[in-house]
Amino acid sequence: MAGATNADIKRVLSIQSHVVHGYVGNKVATYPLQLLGFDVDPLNSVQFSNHTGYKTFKGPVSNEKELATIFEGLEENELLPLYSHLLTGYIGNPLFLRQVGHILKKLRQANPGLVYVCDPVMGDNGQLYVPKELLPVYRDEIIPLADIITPNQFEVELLTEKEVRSEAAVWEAMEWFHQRGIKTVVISSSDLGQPGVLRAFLSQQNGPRLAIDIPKQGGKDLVFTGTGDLFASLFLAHSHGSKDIANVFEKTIASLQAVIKRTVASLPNGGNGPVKAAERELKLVQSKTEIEQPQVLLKAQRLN
Ligand SMILES: Nc1ncnc2c1ncn2[C@@H]1O[C@H](COP(=O)(O)OP(=O)(O)O)[C@@H](O)[C@H]1O
Ligand SMILES: Cc1ncc(COP(=O)(O)O)c(CN)c1O
Repeated sequence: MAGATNADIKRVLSIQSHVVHGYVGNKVATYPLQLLGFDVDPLNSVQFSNHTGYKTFKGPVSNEKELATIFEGLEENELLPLYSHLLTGYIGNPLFLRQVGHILKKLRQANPGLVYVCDPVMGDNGQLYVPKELLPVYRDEIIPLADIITPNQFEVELLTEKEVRSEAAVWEAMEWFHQRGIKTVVISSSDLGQPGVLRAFLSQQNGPRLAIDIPKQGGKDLVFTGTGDLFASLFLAHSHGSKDIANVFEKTIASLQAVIKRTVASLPNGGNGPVKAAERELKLVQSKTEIEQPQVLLKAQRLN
């Protein structure tokens, strides 16, 4: 099976959460990747009833032995050369995360061109939603193996152990990641104090520094869940085989904005006032056209 190049193959091993109800993790990543032409092999790190933000959530967290066993099955059937990408998101157990490092090494042996997209999902807005023991494993073992990472502002602060509250601090943090060998770093959203605006940043090692200003949709207290996971899957899909990283960034944000717009439009009072977690689930399936053909309205600014 050797000899296939990454231009020929489009198959993602996607290690993320599964929720029975709602759209995060593999539930939000699979459909867009498939619409954009990828075969997706979802490997579930947890199986929960639902994501955070509801009254409760229940379900099992997979352990490293279960992961090793499933991967052994793929390996023994000689399936590893079929993967062009590894995508990881929500992982709820530090030993499981460490096992992901072993898996990645085997995938790269089978396909040296494999691209690893790592979304180091740990928390948001100052709140951790995974055990704190994941942080050193991401920082010291997993992040240095990634080709593309898509942390949010809080995750950047955790990993670099520095506050990121200004644009200068953003670029310093980007350099921290580049020094660890990561070629492409995307901060999917940040709040640098400009009211009503989220700013997303992208930095490529020896390449462009880009930013996109995103007008915040919905009421001031409205938050969406799964948008970070959707971001990582769209970015993976658009970056495959593209040399125009600004366009990859723009298309990713364009589809996200369309999904969020449809979600906000479905809310009582346009999302001003109280909204239940089930009401703000992303209108993903309904946004097929905007995922397949993103209309770029927000352009990337080049900053170097
Ligand atoms: N309120 C919002 N208004 C507009 N876009 C949003 C909003 N929330 C999230 N997004 C979009 O979702 C992307 C991911 O952002 P976010 O959900 O903050 O990431 P994470 O889940 O990793 O914290 C952003 O790049 C942006 O395009
Ligand atoms: C099970 C699960 N998976 C993934 C996520 C990540 O969601 P987001 O894309 O908004 O970071 C969450 C949010 N806490 C979650 O609860």
